[in-house]
Amino acid sequence: MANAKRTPLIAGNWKLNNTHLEAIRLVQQIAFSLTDDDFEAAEIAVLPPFTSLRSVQTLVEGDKLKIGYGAQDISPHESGAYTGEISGPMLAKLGCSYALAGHSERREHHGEDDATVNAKVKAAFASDITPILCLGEGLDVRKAGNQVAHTVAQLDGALSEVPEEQARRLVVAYEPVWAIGTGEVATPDDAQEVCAALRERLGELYSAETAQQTRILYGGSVKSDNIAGIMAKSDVDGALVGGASLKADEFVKLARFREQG
Ligand SMILES: O=C(CO)COP(=O)(O)O
Repeated sequence: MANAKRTPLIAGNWKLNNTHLEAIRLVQQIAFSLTDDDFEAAEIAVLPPFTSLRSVQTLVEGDKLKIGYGAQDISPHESGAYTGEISGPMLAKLGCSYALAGHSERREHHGEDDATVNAKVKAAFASDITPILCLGEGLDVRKAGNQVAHTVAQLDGALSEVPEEQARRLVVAYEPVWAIGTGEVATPDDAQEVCAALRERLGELYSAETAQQTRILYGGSVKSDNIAGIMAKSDVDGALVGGASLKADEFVKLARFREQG
């Protein structure tokens, strides 16, 4: 079982889905279905598109919902002539607890390299937002057996010059690219291998204490019928869920991973 000292985090990355009206409905369905016990057992969060964040904030604050929320991206810049960007201070004002940094779809479609991801991680910390740092290898790297070296190098790049007092609040998400949206989930052992290696590296970069308290999530085709096996692994502390987070019933089942499997 995942380490009892680390509160599991189940986060739904909605990607490019849902208008703000649809977001209101989905967040209400999820939050009203979950019980206080569910929220004690795990932290549960949604990551809607930017356009829904204000609506989600209003719901969460107005109805005192226990669901967390955050953004799918964050600008490395604080303000200025950066058309289309959304900054850390803007997200902080919207009450965001989290921002994804370095999702593989951003790396692939928007040319984000480790230096950009590093700047985004720093921007999140500067605004007191917890970055969920996404890492993971493509199919060619996996076939060559280089998944550990690849993801550890991504971790090193993303955390360059990030001090330990900030790194202590980091969340890491191991998302093998070949498992994202493909229905091809990594085996629990595959997930454990890389998550354990990432934790070991955090210990080398910082300290054993920081490594032990950092939450490392798995993402890639997580569903209610495969989450229990993945969560049973000692270095997996939660899930970053794409497609299965868009249906309230399924996401609620995922949040209750202890009852699945
Ligand atoms: O990219 C993901 C979450 O960030 C995973 O997406 P899927 O769960 O749809 O495979």
